[in-house]
Amino acid sequence: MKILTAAQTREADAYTIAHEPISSIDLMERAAGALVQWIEKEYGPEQPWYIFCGPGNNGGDGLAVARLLFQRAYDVQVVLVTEGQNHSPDFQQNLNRLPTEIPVTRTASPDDLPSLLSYAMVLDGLFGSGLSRPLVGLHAQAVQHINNSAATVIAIDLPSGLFADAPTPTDSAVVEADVTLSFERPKLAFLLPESGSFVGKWHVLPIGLHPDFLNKADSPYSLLTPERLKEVLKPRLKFTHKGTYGNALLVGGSYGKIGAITLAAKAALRAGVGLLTVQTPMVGYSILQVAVPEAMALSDAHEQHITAFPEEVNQYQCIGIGPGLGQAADTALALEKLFRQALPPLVLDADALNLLALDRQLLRNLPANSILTPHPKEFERLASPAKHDYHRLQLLKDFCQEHECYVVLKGYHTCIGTPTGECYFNTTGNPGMATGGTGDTLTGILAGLRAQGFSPLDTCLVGVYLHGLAGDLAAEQEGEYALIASDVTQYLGKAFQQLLQ
Ligand SMILES: NC(=O)C1=CN([C@@H]2O[C@H](COP(=O)(O)OP(=O)(O)OC[C@H]3O[C@@H](n4cnc5c(N)ncnc54)[C@H](O)[C@@H]3O)[C@@H](O)[C@H]2O)[C@@H](O)CC1
Ligand SMILES: [K+]
Repeated sequence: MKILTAAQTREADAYTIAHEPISSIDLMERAAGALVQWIEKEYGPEQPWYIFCGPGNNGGDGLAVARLLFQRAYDVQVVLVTEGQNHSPDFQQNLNRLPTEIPVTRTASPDDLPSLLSYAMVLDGLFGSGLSRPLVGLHAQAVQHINNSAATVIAIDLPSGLFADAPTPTDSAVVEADVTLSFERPKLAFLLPESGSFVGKWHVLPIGLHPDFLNKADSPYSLLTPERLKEVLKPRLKFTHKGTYGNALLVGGSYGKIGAITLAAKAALRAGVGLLTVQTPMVGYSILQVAVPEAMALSDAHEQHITAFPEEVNQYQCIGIGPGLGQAADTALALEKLFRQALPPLVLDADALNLLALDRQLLRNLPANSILTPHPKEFERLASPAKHDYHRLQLLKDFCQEHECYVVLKGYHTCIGTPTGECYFNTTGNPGMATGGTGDTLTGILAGLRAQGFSPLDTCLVGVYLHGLAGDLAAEQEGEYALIASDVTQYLGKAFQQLLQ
């Protein structure tokens, strides 16, 4: 699902109005209808609803919702914060249509703002995708008033004051929403940590924008949906054997960090790889044989860290390197030697990335189509420090293009960058997964899938989605606090089943 900019959303609205028998005011009515349908499903008419409206079409949506909720016997009041501003035509029409029984507060100063009880509901229709500058003055005071209350806040389209697809200036007041109901597509701002925290839980409400425009819209950003993955992940076929599903090699672990490579190994197996070999330093050999009997173990000559890769690397369909690897000088040399050979596909994580960051020549020799799985700090060591989230996205696109690689930038909405400059945002996963070891399981899953012959892009899309989904299924049982990386691996089977259904 493509993510559109605010400008593209406006074009989509205009295109729909031009190509369908629907007027702008009727499209607004459709949007309001979708909002009311969602509200009716979630909230009964018991609480008082305060509907804050700004001067544009976001406010127009708010007014239309006020009328529709009133018709359904909800207790609604409208708070207009439009002093001295021109109303958009559709706003004005909805203001004219507002039943006279609905109380309307026209805010001229902060003193006019109604007090909001803790059980009140606030619908934020101050500003939407038409926001063009920071919110200050009375608008900012209205936003602070909402934020200072304990009321439940539902934002229409996006929280007022938040820029949809550019950094929000720090001097702009922004509504802190509990829920955001976005039309047709989520905004890029929802998916990035600095802005996403204002959005609360977000839902996308389809309002029938023209599919031709949506399909043709040019955007580097997409949301990862299960529909796309169902085309890629197929049931296993009859008459296949372990040779059909690839042979993966995992290399990593060091004294005190054999657990990391063990977690990766278990996850690779649960991702369905046919055969798995794991190379650890000597200290890991017995541990691995006991902990993961399904894997074949290789021992490095060194007791505590990796100093060489196996000779015959081309017998493997993928090599995953990094979990628990450490950054010893001879490990770096081994990596450098490895990169001088023709290699099967690579998945690089953790200290393999840190070693790349320390040696720019090594990074320049990175084999094309490698998959890298950094968290933001590791990524910044590889690329350069980011000034803000949007800058980091640009760095991600540039890095993937320059090094012809796939980068899985880990986070709440993990973002997969491709050599052709696309970015795919994941929607599965939860804060319970923010603990040590879950990255190692992801490396194992990716190496396991890549060895089975999935393309690097499909490996990233399927692997990242399944990893998060397994975490979500695990959290349903264990809760987020108690969730550990092994739980993710344990629920991987259920995640596969859900995706294959
Ligand atoms: N037909 C359509 O175009 C549809 C639009 N929809 C709604 O319309 C919204 C977009 O409407 P608009 O484009 O009218 O934009 P907004 O309602 O977001 O606001 C635009 C107005 O606010 C003013 N403004 C912008 N930034 C300001 C600031 N910082 N301080 C004070 N005033 C500021 C502008 O001058 C303009 O008057 C969407 O977010 C959505 O809620 C929906 O009804 C779906 C259909
Ligand atoms: K809003």
